[in-house]
Amino acid sequence: MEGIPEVMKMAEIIVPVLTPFNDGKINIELLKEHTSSLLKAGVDRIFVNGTTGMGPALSPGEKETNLKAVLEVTDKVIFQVGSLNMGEVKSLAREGKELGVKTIASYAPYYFTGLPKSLIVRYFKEICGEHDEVYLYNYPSAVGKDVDAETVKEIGCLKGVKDTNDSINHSLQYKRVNPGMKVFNGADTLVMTSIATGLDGTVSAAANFVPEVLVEIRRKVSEGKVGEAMKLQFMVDELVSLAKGYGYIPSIYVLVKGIRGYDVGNPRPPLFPLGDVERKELLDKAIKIMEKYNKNEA
Ligand SMILES: O=C(O)C(=O)C[C@@H](O)[C@H](O)COP(=O)(O)O
Repeated sequence: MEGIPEVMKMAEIIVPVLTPFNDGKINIELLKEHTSSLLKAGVDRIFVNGTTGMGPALSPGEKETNLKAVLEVTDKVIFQVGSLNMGEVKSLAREGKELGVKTIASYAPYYFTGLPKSLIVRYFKEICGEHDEVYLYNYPSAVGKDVDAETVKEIGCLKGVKDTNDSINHSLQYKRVNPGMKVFNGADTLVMTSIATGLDGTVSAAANFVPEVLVEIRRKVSEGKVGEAMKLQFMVDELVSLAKGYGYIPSIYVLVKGIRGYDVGNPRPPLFPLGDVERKELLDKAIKIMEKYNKNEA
């Protein structure tokens, strides 16, 4: 196995890219501009139609629209295809293959509780039948079920997992039980820890608004400058905690415009955009947090 610094240097920063809407319709140009900006900032791959991208609220056509827009900018894409319609899931998986997408992903069937493990196993095996590189997007608190390391072993065909989990140990179990599998953690608060523990990287919504900071965390960790990496992580933690107070996904649109300086449209109801007063309040507080850390006052 490569030396620890090498493993950390290779850790990927993957962004679950937001979906820019104007008047309820996807603004393709804004999505392309945002994608391009994040790649320039050092993000390694774009996770399309994730949670932050409002994936569960998108039609199959809109999921395709997002994919095609991002493919105009880069092929470094993970195409999330999950939905509660197996036919649509398989059709999107085939579409991804036809468009040359290297990796697709899916969350488990959500909302329906009490599903036997055999049904979850079958769901992912059916997707694997349509594409040769399928990742699990494991998000127990949103999906209502945990597709754990042993279940992934039983599924047998998954090549990676994005585990949105506050427990880094939960993510590490995928590595223990399924050697060779790519494992990423999806919690914004575990960017540094994910890289430092030898996971394959992070999938962080915060990469939409502070991509350079996440790239810097990776650099500091790989150079052994843990204290400096920790400070940057704490700044991200405070920004994320602040944003969650206003509604995380709608706040991300405001933070991208306020911090990165370009428009990314709005979220689509029922994720209602922030009002003018909230937008100003959020941005004022976010700038103060960043200034505090940049002046080393933290
Ligand atoms: O948006 C996506 O697809 C992600 O990976 C990140 C996502 O798992 C989400 O930001 C996690 O938020 P919480 O930790 O559940 O607040």
